[in-house]
Amino acid sequence: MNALRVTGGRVLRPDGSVTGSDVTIDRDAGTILAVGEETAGDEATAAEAVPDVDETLDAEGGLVVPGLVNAHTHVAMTLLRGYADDKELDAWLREDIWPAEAELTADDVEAGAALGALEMIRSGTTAFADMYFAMDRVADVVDRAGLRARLGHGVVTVGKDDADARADVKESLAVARDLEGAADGRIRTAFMPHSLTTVGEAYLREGVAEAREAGVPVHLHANETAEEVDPIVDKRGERPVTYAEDLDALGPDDFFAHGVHVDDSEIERLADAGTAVVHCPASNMKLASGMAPVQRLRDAGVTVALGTDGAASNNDLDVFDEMRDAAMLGKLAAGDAAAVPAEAVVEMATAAGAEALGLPGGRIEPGAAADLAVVDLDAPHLTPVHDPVSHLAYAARGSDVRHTVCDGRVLMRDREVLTLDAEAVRERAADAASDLVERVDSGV
Ligand SMILES: CSC[C@H]1O[C@@H](n2cnc3c(O)ncnc32)[C@H](O)[C@@H]1O
Ligand SMILES: [Zn+2]
Repeated sequence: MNALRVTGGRVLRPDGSVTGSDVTIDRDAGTILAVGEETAGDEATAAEAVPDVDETLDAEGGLVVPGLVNAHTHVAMTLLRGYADDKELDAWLREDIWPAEAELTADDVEAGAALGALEMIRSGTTAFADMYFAMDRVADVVDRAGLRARLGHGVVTVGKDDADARADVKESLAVARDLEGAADGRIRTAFMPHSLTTVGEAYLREGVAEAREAGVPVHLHANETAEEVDPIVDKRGERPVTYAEDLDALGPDDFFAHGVHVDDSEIERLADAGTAVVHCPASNMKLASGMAPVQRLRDAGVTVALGTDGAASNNDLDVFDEMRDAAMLGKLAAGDAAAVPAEAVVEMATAAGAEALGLPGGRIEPGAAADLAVVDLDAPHLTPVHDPVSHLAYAARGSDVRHTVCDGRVLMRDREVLTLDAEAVRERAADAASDLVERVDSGV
């Protein structure tokens, strides 16, 4: 057996408790063999389960946590970080982002995705969901970087003639079929219409029906702004979640980004259907979209995960920031300081994220996927440690991550990313971004 042991750290367990235990990993299987003396098999002790350890990771003074899950992003948008700020969603997309994206090449997407992957590994994220273009290139990056992902080509049909709109739907379904199970099974896919207002009804119906046949979930932006909800209500006499249900897009494997403007009946429908919501607090604040009712969603039994959204509306891919923002905004939205507490946001960023995406991970226990991060707890801003879970939610930053492991493979050791050449990735992305802006500007 090829074993890796994470030694000397404290471990965040699925019940929220913290124990001082080594974590032993079967690198071939990509799973956790033992946490302390607890094993998945019949062996009496971890020593019996793992006779020899081939590699160790020093977690002394650190907290071993499940790899974080960024459940909604557009990872290649790192190229547009800081390109257009301080606008609301519709104007931001139409005036700045979509014109820039029209000039994006597949090489650009690959460069931006590699930069995003680097940023995520450095901040302890091991799995993400991505909706964008040139997804074969994003998949190559996921494979090289060693991450896990649920990927989909984003469909927009507004402004397109029927042939182009149909081709876009077909592209999303083809990508979902072709990339399913890639990167040794670490890549799963979804049909990803952009939203209920940017994709026409006939295309949504056909695409969802084919997604069901192919057995892939549906992921879309939903109920993000009031301006997006109102036309659906005016035109159809029903709210977006009911429309999604009517389209057969409200299933137990489906997951919606945002869910800001949902009323009580929609919350109930989401809970009944088992459809997850990915809360993106930083993006919702920056675009002034509104405050999602996270406490009410969770109280109703909806699985709520966390996402950064793209780096152009955040402006980073650090899920630690998202935990803090979700807790703070959740309290403000509920008018209750006890709402969305620390343990809730940690669960949203880990187990709930993995559940929403239908990916392994999110728990440190024998038999679970070996996706984890070691967070240093000895920095000044993390001293003293009254409660490690409080620190994860409120005080830690992505830069506090010392090691990142996904599928039993060490992606970052002692803050050095092993699967990507950090400087080459950064330089290529910076060059791609400046060339892109030149092309956009010269076209105006
Ligand atoms: C069709 S690929 C995905 C598409 O979504 C755009 N996008 C980025 N952030 C948001 C957001 O918060 N709401 C809606 N759409 C968003 C992205 O720029 C791509 O065009
Ligand atoms: Zn988005």
